Amino acid sequence: MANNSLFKIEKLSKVFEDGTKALDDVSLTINQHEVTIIIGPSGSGKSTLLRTLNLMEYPTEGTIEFEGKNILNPNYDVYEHRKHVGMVFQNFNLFPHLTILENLTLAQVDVLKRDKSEAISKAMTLLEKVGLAEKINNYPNQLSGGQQQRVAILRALLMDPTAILFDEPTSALDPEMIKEVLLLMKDLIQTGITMIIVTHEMGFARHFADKIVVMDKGGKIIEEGHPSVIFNEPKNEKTKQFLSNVLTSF
Ligand SMILES: Nc1ncnc2c1ncn2[C@@H]1O[C@H](COP(=O)(O)OP(=O)(O)OP(=O)(O)O)[C@@H](O)[C@H]1O
Repeated sequence: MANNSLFKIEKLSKVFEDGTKALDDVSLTINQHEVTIIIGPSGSGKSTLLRTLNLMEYPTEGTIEFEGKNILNPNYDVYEHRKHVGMVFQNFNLFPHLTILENLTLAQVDVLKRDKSEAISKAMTLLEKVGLAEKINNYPNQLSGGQQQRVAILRALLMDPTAILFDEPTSALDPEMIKEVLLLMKDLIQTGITMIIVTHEMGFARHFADKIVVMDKGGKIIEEGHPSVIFNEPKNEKTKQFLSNVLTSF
């Protein structure tokens, strides 16, 4: 495809009010229908970069285009943008006072203006697929972390987004829960939705990424490329060090 870029990020920097530089001159193209996985040591700016893509953070310098539009323009509709770019958080962020079904229908009805019956039917179809249909009247704290995260992923998916951002979606989970969430994410890949994922799950990154982006301290991208290159023949010394640390840490 000639031009299949979804996000075009150029020369992005972010300095927080306390002077911390979280992003330093980051340029990156994120292609449609691809899985882009951002890896790197703690504090290297991975979450900050992800959060700029749905405008939860604003960079101090640089440009971000989404579908060719400048999303940093003060007139750009952030609310509309977030309909197209969903987010899955480390701590699930389900509404604790709403049932699972209500969590899955609220935004469909309020934001997308779907009929309630259609919203319920779409939610039920997905819940059945992931084996959680019997939980519809439960509250989030009555589900395991892995179940909550799967519901959170379905909630993002039910908005029919163009892209979903995942911010360390398995980091808060016990090991046996991680697999069920990764399996659902693997299923999503088959749908062709654009996914941008910050994760420490190197096995998942190696197998399912179309592109790996490696960040390092100071908020710089030090290397990017196909996992076969990044994992087998990384060029940057710091990428080598990072991978040897994480791959031999257990
Ligand atoms: N709101 C904030 N105010 C000040 N500094 C911040 C803020 N948010 C993040 N930082 C700092 O910015 C840097 C990048 O943080 P970020 O969370 O993006 O890194 P990360 O690579 O996602 O880390 P981790 O893997 O530990 O989640 C860190 O030094 C962090 O302490």
